[in-house]
Amino acid sequence: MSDIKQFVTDDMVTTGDFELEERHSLRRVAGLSTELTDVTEVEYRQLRLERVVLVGVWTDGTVADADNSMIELAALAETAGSEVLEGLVQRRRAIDPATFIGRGKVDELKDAVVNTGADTVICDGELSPSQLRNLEERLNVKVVDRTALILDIFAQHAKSKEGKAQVELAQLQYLVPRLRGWGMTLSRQAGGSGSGAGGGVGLRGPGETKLEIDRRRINTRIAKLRREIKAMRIIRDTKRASRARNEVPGVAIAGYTNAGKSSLLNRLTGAGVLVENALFATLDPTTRRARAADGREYTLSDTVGFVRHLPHQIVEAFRSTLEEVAGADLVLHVVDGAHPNPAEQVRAVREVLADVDADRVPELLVVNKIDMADPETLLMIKRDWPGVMFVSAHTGEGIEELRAAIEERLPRPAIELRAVVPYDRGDLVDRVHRLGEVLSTEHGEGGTLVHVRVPRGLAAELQPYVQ
Ligand SMILES: Nc1nc2c(ncn2[C@@H]2O[C@H](COP(=O)(O)OP(=O)(O)OP(=O)(O)O)[C@@H](O)[C@H]2O)c(=O)[nH]1
Ligand SMILES: [Mg+2]
Repeated sequence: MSDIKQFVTDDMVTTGDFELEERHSLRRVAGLSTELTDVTEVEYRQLRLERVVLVGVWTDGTVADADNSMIELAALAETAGSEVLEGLVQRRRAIDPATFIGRGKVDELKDAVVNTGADTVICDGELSPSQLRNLEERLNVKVVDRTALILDIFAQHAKSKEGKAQVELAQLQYLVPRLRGWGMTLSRQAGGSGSGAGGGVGLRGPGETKLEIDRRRINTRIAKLRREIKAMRIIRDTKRASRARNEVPGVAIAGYTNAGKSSLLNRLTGAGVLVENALFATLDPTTRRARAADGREYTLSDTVGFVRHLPHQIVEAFRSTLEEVAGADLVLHVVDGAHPNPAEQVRAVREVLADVDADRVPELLVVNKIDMADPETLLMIKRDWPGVMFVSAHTGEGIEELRAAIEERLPRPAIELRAVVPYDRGDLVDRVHRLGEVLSTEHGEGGTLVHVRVPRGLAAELQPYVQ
């Protein structure tokens, strides 16, 4: 069977550990050269977020919502390898079109930057190129938005060729409209060398020529990445088609980032997938084989985590990965029960699922981390979402029930038949057990008498022996 290749066995346990170790050893490499040689590879990829101040604008919702949003931004910043020094939120009716936070507040923000010695400000939102530029000019440090931060984490975590290409595509798409701002900022940070005095007006002329070149180069690169991703997608579709031909049911694990999807996959299949208390630890989908109590095979796939306002560049670039979920027979939607607002996470996940047409796949909602969840939150969940399952990937509580619930929801093989399989066709009996539902077997004179439900392909092979 050609799809076996993508199932990895026990030695993944060590790979997972190794990956974790490697990732930690890679983080926080300070003081790398900032010599800029290639806009696409260097300028953008190494954001070098080190010591940061976070800033948000609270326009609607409760205080708790505003706090959660900043806590999430801090977690994102830390995942990207930076040290969070301070977080400021401004209550305001709307975002300031020029400076994101109110113009008057920029000075206060600047004080915070100076007092803490921060080198970067991260804004909780997606800023326009001019907002970023205006803030940078007034604060004199690098200003980054939430989208760029998420893109940076993705860039650090992408492992596979496809994942890397997808991230780079997303980054470049984000970069194109901001090219001008970035160029100015970086040249200013590098001491203004090369690009005229103080940026601004001085950048016209030669600056713009370089900009045109950069833009052209980036667009060429974008086109190339699109082609590559398309080609890789064909390979993936072929694999998926072969899985569909073999009629092995597929279960996709989806959910908010850090909900415990990889932990659950490990718990359910004994696979050693990378687990980390970091956001977007998993970018490359992994598929593992599992076996139901009745011996039937199915697959479980781990996928990239979702987040509120997942940047649209990411959704676009990762569309082919996310669409895997749409091709599944069941979506295991994992929710972090220990999060202060699981409902909002569920909403954010369903939004992305709908965006990639995966909302038509039956969903099994699973609340994880019940070992550390607040009992009151759990009660509320039980009331609001009937039929939800409660588990802990850590303690193993509820896992057997979950396994049974998954197996119950697997599509049943299409064809019911009785056949006498000759004893020299042990291979066929074996496949009947793996792919079909065995209702009864009996050893008869001419062979094994089986009463089964099997997928169409297998039914055709059994045809000669049907009674
Ligand atoms: N207390 C507790 N912690 C858990 C449980 N399941 C997972 N975790 C922790 O939650 C963190 C995230 O787990 P992962 O399995 O990496 O989560 P994920 O959903 O795959 O995350 P991403 O791949 O980053 O989207 C890790 O620190 C886990 O140890 C659980 O049942 N209880
Ligand atoms: Mg994961």
